[in-house]
Amino acid sequence: MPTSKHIILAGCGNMGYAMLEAWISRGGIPPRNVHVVEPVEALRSRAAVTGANAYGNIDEIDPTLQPAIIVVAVKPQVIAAVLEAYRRFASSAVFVSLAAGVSIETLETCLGPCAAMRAMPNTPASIGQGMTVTFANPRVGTAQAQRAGELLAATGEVIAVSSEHLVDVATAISGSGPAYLFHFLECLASAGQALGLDRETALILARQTIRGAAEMAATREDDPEVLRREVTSPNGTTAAALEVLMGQNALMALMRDAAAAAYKRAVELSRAN
Ligand SMILES: NC(=O)C1=CN([C@@H]2O[C@H](COP(=O)(O)OP(=O)(O)OC[C@H]3O[C@@H](n4cnc5c(N)ncnc54)[C@H](O)[C@@H]3O)[C@@H](O)[C@H]2O)C=CC1
Ligand SMILES: O=C(O)[C@@H]1CCC=N1
Repeated sequence: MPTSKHIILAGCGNMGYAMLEAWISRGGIPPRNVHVVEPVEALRSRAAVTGANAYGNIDEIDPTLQPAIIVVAVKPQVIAAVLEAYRRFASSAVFVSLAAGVSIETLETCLGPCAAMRAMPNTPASIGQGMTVTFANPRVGTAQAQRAGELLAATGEVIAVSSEHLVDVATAISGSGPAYLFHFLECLASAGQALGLDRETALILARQTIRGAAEMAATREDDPEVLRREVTSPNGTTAAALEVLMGQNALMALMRDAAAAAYKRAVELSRAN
């Protein structure tokens, strides 16, 4: 039997659509091989614009379709109810769940014994700059892992971890991380406004600063501390600001508390779902 090239994407909200965009625009995945299931009509139409097949319900898909990969991008709170209708694919497809805090054990409880992977992506996936962390159960075969890995690689970097709880840690760092950066952008722009810039100019300055600094951090191999020191003249302006941010480890402590709260929530979700 030829290997199926078909992919089902269950859920095409923020994260599902980010993945879909990357697969089609950067991953060389023919849209006709992607089958999106999304109950919200507006989101379904958005998905259909990419050329992918779009359905409101899994039962609308050709019953003879044998997908190789099923990417599950629905909220953790509904995943158990949603997966009920996907049990029929459990013996042949590999399931890749993006749901925060939903364990492999829960996926297997919903689907029965199956090849199951957790993947924790982030929204920069939509522009091919994502970070995805994966963990697979032993039923995922080498070829399945490779195909799923290729699919995820279309969205950016992919790292496999050897212990499942590290997916929850990754959720708190890279999964939620873009929101931390967007909030930092809001804060920096707001500080500019407080000092007299108009909002538009403050946002331009903050956005391009974050973009340039992120690009430098990504392209130079130096430790971030080296990059920070290059900006910091002795007794200068940066030193004055860093005394506020780094005094008593202020930002470090805040960031650790924030990430710990996200991790705790992932663990709570894993107990609730
Ligand atoms: N948004 C993010 O940055 C990230 C989200 N995730 C995970 O991705 C998953 C989706 O999150 P978002 O995209 O943010 O949520 P979302 O609410 O934007 O998307 C979920 C989509 O699932 C759809 N849906 C509901 N029932 C369905 C069904 N029976 N069949 C197919 N689709 C159905 C909803 O209509 C909705 O469009 C969550 O489990 C989340 O933990 C993971 C990493 C990052
Ligand atoms: O906020 C959430 O629960 C999801 C998981 C990581 C990013 N968004």
